[in-house]
Amino acid sequence: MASAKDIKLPADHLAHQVSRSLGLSTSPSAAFHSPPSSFGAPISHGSAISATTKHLKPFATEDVKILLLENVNQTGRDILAGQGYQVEFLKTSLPEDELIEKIRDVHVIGIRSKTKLTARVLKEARNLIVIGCFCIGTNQVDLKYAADHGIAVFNSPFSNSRSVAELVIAEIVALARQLGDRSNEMHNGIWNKVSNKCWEIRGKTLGIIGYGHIGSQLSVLAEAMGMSVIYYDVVNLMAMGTTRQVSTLEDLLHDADFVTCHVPELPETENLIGQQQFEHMKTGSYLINASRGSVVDIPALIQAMRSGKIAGAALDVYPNEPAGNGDYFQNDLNTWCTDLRGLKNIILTPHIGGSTEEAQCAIGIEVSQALVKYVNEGTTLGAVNLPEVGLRSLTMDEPNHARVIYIHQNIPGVLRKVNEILGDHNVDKQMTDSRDDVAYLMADISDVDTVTIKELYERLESLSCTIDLSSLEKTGTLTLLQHE
Ligand SMILES: NC(=O)C1=CN([C@@H]2O[C@H](COP(=O)(O)OP(=O)(O)OC[C@H]3O[C@@H](n4cnc5c(N)ncnc54)[C@H](O)[C@@H]3O)[C@@H](O)[C@H]2O)C=CC1
Ligand SMILES: O=C(O)C(=O)COP(=O)(O)O
Repeated sequence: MASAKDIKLPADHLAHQVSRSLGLSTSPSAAFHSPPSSFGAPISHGSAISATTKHLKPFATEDVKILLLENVNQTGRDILAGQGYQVEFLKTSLPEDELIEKIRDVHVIGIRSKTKLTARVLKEARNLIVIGCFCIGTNQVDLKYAADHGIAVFNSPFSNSRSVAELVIAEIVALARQLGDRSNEMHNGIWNKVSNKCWEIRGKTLGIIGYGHIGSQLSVLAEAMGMSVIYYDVVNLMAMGTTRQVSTLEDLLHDADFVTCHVPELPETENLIGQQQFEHMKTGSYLINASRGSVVDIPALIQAMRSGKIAGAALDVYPNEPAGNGDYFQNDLNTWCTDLRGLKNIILTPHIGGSTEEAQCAIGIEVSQALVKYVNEGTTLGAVNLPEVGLRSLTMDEPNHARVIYIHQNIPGVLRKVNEILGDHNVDKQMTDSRDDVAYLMADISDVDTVTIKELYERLESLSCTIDLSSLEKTGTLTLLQHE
């Protein structure tokens, strides 16, 4: 589990420990007066009990180290700092080598869409127990590697959906009226009053690819403005209003005046819109992409716009994006940048679909609260890569309780072995669930003292389904949480 080698455990307290002793890591707390030295490199974090909330809080929360990248909103920073965690905040993402240096030390990392947490990076993250994606997309994280190593991942599934939908509405109108070009001309002192190929959007057909949170929200707004809406999705979904699902992408491309992409980054969505798809689109139609840069083949788009097939486009996302504000968007980033910038009626925005005060505020709160619940209580509700397990918080009315969290390979026989050990104690409540190869067990045990806890820990740690710390292979992860 997450070993915080340099964390000091207060000598005379019941500590909640995060221990990576089983080779993996995860979650917060194990209760011991002091960590036996044989526990590999356990980290303690924990504080006793919050008298105000009456909920258990790990003490020494100040031992928990959090790295927040990419300008995570103040609301999130405040919630995490309010817990007493050590929070380091950076406005930008980091180059991979710097990221690896920093991630070695932290128990929690908060990122947005830019930071790539690949297996290579996560392999170095020996103390990491949880990742917070302060955004919707989680494609930037190797979710499977994280799950296999007991690292939970949380995101904010819909806090910025409305912001993206509103931006797309603005872009539909702006493209139909060539607003970008007219505005640029005026900035250059040129008066160019034209109506040629400028349109109302009323009565036009909007084709939405990916009818999830954003796509469906967008359809409501578009219908309210008099558009007729069709959508294509790989699953059958309930149509909002009078929208209509079409059975193939080609059907959508044939019929739509405006095509907009709202799919996740997946192998199947890479270059979902390329040369062939542009050929299926109506002459004079428009393309919008505010999903991920991999979804549209940009050289093919440039070609389609130069040929007049596509009358305008709006792009918010790109295969390679600069690390921070002020960085250049030019050919050393993507070879076609100059060509793209030279086109007429193309709106280029710097990945701002979800960048509104409302969305960032809500995301900051939602994700940091999930992180706190996970770090302090082991609750995985809302996790995108682990089974969702949660028991109500332990309270001060339940002294001498311990919470056991055990993340293990989903193989036959593990539960029997774990319950043989737990069965010697009074198990108040227990919940377990699995997701693919990984299973997550949470149990609250009453009437335990610190000696029992230590013994429990050792017995669970020695189970064969747990993995040797040094091997860092697939593992079981154990956490115990207790209050006085
Ligand atoms: N530009 C920005 O700032 C933002 C971009 N995004 C991006 O937008 C994406 C979509 O967001 P949500 O609507 O919240 O996701 P969602 O998960 O609610 O919906 C995605 C939909 O796409 C469908 N889908 C998946 N593969 C498909 C395929 N091959 N063809 C057609 N449909 C397919 C899914 O079935 C689902 O209904 C996110 O994954 C993220 O990458 C999200 C927020 C902000
Ligand atoms: O929420 C998402 O998936 C987004 O693409 C927004 O990303 P951002 O938080 O602006 O880096």
